[in-house]
This record gives sequence, structure tokens and C-alpha cells, in this order.
Amino acid sequence: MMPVLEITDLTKRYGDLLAVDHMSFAVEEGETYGLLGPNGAGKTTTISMVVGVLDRDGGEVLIDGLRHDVTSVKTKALIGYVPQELALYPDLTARENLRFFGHLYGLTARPARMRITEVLELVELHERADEAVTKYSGGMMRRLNIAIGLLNRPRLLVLDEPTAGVDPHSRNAILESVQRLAAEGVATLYTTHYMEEAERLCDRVGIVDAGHMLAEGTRRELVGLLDEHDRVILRVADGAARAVPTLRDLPGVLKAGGEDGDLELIVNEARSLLPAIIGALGEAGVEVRSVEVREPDLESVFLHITGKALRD
Ligand SMILES: Nc1ncnc2c1ncn2[C@@H]1O[C@H](COP(=O)(O)OP(=O)(O)OP(=O)(O)O)[C@@H](O)[C@H]1O
Repeated sequence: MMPVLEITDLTKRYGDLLAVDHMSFAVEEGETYGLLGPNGAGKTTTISMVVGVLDRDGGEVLIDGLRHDVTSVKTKALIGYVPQELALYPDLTARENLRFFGHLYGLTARPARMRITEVLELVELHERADEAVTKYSGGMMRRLNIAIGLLNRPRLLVLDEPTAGVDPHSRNAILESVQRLAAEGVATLYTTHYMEEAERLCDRVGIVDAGHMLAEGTRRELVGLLDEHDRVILRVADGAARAVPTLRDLPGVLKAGGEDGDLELIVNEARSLLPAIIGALGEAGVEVRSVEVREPDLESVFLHITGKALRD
């Protein structure tokens, strides 16, 4: 299958600064790809070149296999771009804003009306669509900005830090919209410096720092780069030592130990093993009081690769 977006050796200089250095990756249909990196890593510069608002100094961008740059009209029509800055008319209602932008995109009245209803529902603003945008919260404005980016039914949706600084309700609405769009086959390129969000939303993540793509893959693949495993810590009523041999025999348990009221296990995949662990303890007559799972995460991966924390 041909990827919706394929970039090769994308490069950008600002004077002496190599802001993006031979960046390459691809995003498939229905895939959500996250660029994860700290401020200044080059995420915005990369996606500005991807969408064609910024000239590149080197490399190639293909959208649906077609060469794409700042002057490409045909490929630009395949992209929905939602920048960090809001571009809205505050005195108009959400629906009027959408009508205005729909007109700019060349949508005629009837299809526009239908599409506007669809995108309003997608970002969960339909109930407040006829209020002036001045009355909206920051998160609602961000959702309206996304709705505008969706008007032209993009094949590729590009979102630059869409949840930065928004309230939890809007954040959820945004993440759910992206998930629904992915189910419809939209390819999404997403930048964030929130590790949890990249983990929850993205099928694959590219870890970037100082203009470089340091590693990419699924969460599992990236965590697999670490020499770390999941850890399960159980607090039990009594008989901890008695349970240890039983636990060691469970498939997927690499190490088990315990004394007093605590048991600690090193396992392959904690979440899928928990029922077996708790079941085995029950059979051994050991009562479990609490369970804690510690999994290595993308933050640990970033730390491992760069030697520094993702957030300052
Ligand atoms: N127009 C510009 N002129 C000069 N330097 C720039 C320009 N735009 C960005 N830079 C620099 O390029 C580097 C990458 O910036 P970029 O905005 O792409 O990073 P980012 O990962 O998107 O960070 P943020 O999350 O803060 O947007 C930074 O060092 C930044 O200071």
C-alpha cells in the first residue's frame, strides 16, 4: 500500500542552525503518526514543510505518491492543516466561520451545509454551533480550528500541538475526533510534547530532537529498545514467601521475589499477565490487597536515547 505521506531527507536551515536534518518517515492510510520531541526539536518546521507553507532546503514530500511543495495546488487539496495559531473570526458563530472557510475552499451551498454539520459533530461543537466564537473557551476555539481543517475531507490531517493548553474536556474531544477520523481512513500527522498523549493516540511515534529523527516505531517497539521490563508490585495479606515459587512458574514471569507483605515481579507484559498472577495467588490462598504496575514508557525511551528528560 502506498503511504498517504512520505517524506525523504527533509532538511531546513535557518542561517547556521540546521533546524531539520534529513528527516524521513511515512504515514499510512488510517494511521496516526506522532512526532514527539521537546520545544525547539524541529516539529513545527517539519510539518510546515510537509503542508507546504514553508520552503525546504532539501528532500522530498510525496502526498498520495504525488510530489508536493509550496506551489502544488492538487496535493494541497488533500491536506487539512491545523496550525498552533487560531485563524477564526471571533464575532461570527462557529457555523458562520465554517461557511466562510467552506466558501474559500470552493464548497457550494448544499454540500457545504452537510459537511459543516458533520465536522461540527466530529469535534463535538454541534450544540453550540450558533454562538459567537467570542463566547468560546480556548479549547472550543481549537476544536473549531480543527473543524475548519476538516472541511475539505483531507486524506492527510496535520495537527500542530492541538491540545497544548486546552482544558481536559476539549482535550478529550480532540483526541476522540482524531480516533474517529483514523477509523474513516484519514492519515494523521500529529506533533506533541505530551508523552501520554502520544502513547494513547498514535499508532507509531517518531522521537525527534535537535532536528533529527532519533527513533520511530510503535510504543512497544520503542520501549523494546530499552533493557527494561514491566514490574508488578503486589501488597499481600500474608504468605508472600509461600507464593513466590507459584509465581515463578507462570509463563511470562521472568523474576519473582518477596518478603513480608510485598511481592515484586519482573514480567514480559504486565497487563495481560495480571489475571493469571492474581488467580495463582488466590489458589495459593494468598490475599492480594493492592497491585501496582510500572511499565517503561516513551519518556524512559527519550531519556535513554538523548540522556535528558522530555520536559524541563
Ligand atoms: N523562522 C525562524 N528563524 C530562525 N530560527 C527558527 C525559525 N523558526 C524556528 N527556528 C528555530 O528552529 C528550531 C526548531 O524550531 P521548531 O519551531 O520547528 O521546533 P518545535 O519542535 O516545533 O518546537 P515548538 O514545540 O516550540 O514549536 C528552533 O531552534 C527554533 O528556534
